[in-house]
Amino acid sequence: MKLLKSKGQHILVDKKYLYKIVRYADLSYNDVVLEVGCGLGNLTRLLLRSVKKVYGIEIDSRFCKILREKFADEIESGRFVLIEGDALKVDFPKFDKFVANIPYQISSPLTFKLLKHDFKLAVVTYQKEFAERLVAREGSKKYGRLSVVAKAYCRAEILDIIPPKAFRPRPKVESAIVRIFPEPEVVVENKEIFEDLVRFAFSRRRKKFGKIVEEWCKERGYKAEVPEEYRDKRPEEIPAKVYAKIADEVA
Ligand SMILES: C[S@@+](CC[C@H](N)C(=O)[O-])C[C@H]1O[C@@H](n2cnc3c(N)ncnc32)[C@H](O)[C@@H]1O
Repeated sequence: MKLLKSKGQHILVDKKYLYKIVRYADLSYNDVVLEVGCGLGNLTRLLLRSVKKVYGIEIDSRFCKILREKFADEIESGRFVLIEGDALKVDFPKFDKFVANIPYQISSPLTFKLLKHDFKLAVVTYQKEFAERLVAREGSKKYGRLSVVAKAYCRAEILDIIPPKAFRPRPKVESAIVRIFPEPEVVVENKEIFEDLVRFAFSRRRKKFGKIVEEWCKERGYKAEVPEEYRDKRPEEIPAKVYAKIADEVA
């Protein structure tokens, strides 16, 4: 079968990492797991050994056919429910834990879709670069819009790096296993205004934060004060809690 790069079809074949992903998810039998991108079912099989129910979403009908054959008994008993479709378009079922080795090209929209759901824990394999941006803190080279916005929804940590040789075919990049807790690091009253400010600031990276907020307020008809210590800093030096405070001030 020809695997499609455009659909991120890199199969994780090194069992060591599959076991790690499952271990990090701290599964108990009563958990209901959602897996996006089941592929050939390597991770699905381990999940089905650990929990009472797994929902899988897979876009490729060729994989779906194989999955239906491989897991015929689990489908029959209702322990595995396969949803054929695009994870960005189909409604997510109710689940406790999200465990997936996702297609990297949909990392951002899929993560924000996930974060709008109610769940206990997620263990997700991302491209390492994306994972580093997701968990980055102010002052770090990787800190940007994604890092700030994510902190209004969750706490995330990188647990392991997976080398390209663990996959077939090998991707060009390293991957990272990330654990996500749905506990916001910063509390934001109005996420829409917060995200607008963050977007506005990071599209003016070379300007000072004081000027950026002044411009933003002028364009939107808001009033806000930037604390003195942050006025001369650049967007990538501003902690998420400062973005949150300014957004809440105008909300
Ligand atoms: C990185 S592979 C992971 C395969 C397998 N779970 C593993 O651990 O090796 C990503 C999988 O996501 C599927 N996929 C790609 N885009 C998708 C989408 N929008 N919705 C659902 N599945 C998608 C691909 O067909 C592929 O099976």
